[in-house]
Amino acid sequence: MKLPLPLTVAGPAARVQVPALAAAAGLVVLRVGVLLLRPWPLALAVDHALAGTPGSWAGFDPLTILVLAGAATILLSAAIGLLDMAGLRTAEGAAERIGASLRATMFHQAMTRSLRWHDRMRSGELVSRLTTDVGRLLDGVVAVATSFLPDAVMLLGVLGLLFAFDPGLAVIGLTVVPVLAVLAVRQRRRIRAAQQEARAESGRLAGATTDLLRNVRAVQAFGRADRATAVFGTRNRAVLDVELRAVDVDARWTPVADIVLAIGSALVLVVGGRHVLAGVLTTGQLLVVLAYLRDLYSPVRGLTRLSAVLAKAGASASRVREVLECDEAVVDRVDALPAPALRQDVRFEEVAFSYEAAHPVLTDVNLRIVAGETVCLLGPSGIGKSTLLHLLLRLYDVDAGRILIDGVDLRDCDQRSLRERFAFVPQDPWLLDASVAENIAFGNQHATRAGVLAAGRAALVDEFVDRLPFGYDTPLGEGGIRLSGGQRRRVALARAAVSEAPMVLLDEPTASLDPHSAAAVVEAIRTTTTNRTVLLVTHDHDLAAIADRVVTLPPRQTHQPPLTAELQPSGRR
Ligand SMILES: Nc1ncnc2c1ncn2[C@@H]1O[C@H](COP(=O)(O)OP(=O)(O)OP(=O)(O)O)[C@@H](O)[C@H]1O
Repeated sequence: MKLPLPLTVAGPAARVQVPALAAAAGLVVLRVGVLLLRPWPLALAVDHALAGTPGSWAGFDPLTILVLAGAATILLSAAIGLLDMAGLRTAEGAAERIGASLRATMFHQAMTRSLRWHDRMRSGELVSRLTTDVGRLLDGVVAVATSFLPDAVMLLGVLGLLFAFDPGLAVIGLTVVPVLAVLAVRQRRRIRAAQQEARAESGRLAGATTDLLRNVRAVQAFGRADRATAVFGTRNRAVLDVELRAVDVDARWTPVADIVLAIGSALVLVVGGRHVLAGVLTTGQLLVVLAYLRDLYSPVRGLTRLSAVLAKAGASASRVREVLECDEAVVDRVDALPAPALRQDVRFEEVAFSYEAAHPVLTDVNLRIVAGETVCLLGPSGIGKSTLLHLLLRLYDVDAGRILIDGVDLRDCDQRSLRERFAFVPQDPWLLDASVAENIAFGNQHATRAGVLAAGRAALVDEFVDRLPFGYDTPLGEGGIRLSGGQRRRVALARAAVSEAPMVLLDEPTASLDPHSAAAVVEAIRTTTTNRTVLLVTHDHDLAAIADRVVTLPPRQTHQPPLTAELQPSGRR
């Protein structure tokens, strides 16, 4: 049998929670058993205390029977309520644990997917899948645990009792069930389609919102708050429209189900009433049949509602599955070896790469950097300088050619050890919402406090850190917002300084800095890169002067020529 999609997707995370889910289902089944006893006190009161033959039940007088029936009603209702609470609490608790485990797996998956995938998937969209979609998927898991089995048991129990009690009335009451089943299947398809559309639109809203919030400074600086609000408004309205349509599809179902079920009850009332008038059935027995019928319809309605919840959860489950099953990652070979220590050289051989198939960025790139050498890459904007650094870090795999470190292809190296060979200072310093010290320590997982402070000194972080309220322990805010551009760069350089990597990759470390800050950063680079191999991307000729060799990437022609042009070496710093 094919499991519903939400269960398939939650499956691996749900495995350890199976006992808890089974316990929840058991509690709810028990509740169903008690529920089946509920009509009997009423029948007892009607048939033995109010009408017919008072005092005929176990020798009790009518008042005692009424009190006993009342007490039984209270006890049964209390037991139903308590079992309900225990079942729901167990199921919801298990679902929350499944949710936490699913989110953790999805997050790890996202952290290890290739950047090509991240280039397509907006971060807001991913957050929406991690939070809202996981939540909706869990609604489906809870509904199956607390609804499917109990409703099925209840349905079979009530059916058995009804047939034992009055087969004729049972058949009449059941005629509406197939009609309802056909309608429910049609409804399920509609709900699923509406929910898929709604979830996709919500994901787009989350993506646009994250983008706008992240760029709030640009929005305000350009006086574009109205435009940003309008962009948000368009997306927001689109979500509202599809959500309203989805609500409409869902809500329209309730009266349809109620009317079909009421027709069943009305038929039984008319036919059963005639049986009572003819003296074939007592009034109490007719009430029991009607109560059972209501109890029969409750699981029928429950199962059709479950189908709707599963349809909603299914729309979210496919979005969660897309993340969980994505295999777009830069993967290690089974026989991958630790990356060499970089004692000889790094070589790019006939390297070709493109982010998008039709737009080659690099073709036939050849470059050799000897260990201990500082090489500066110059070239027009957009020519592919940063891309070369990304390829060296193996953030992307080359499309053709190869990159070698001490003669070993990067693709034969284990990624973790490979990345330990490089200290990367990106164009945008990528600071975390953490303290200065924690941001520096990010560069080396074994960094000690003393090592962090020494790196801060080398990268001239000391020059400004004393002015921060808690020195090295000052939180920097999202993206390091509490620091100036030059200060952020120096923290990023301190990361490279604390790292023990033999090669430093610097991507425009002095871009957009004033002459004083740029000079400070150049000084910090000199100190932090001593005795290391350096590949430096810059447009800054002062910074280029510290290199042993400058390599210029020529402007791209229709067919890009190989990267071989090398300018005259400048003096060693
Ligand atoms: N993630 C990406 N997806 C698609 N195209 C990209 C991506 N990153 C860069 N590109 C494209 O690749 C080309 C090379 O970009 P890259 O950042 O390597 O240039 P660069 O030489 O470092 O430029 P700059 O000097 O302006 O920093 C550019 O044309 C850019 O549009």
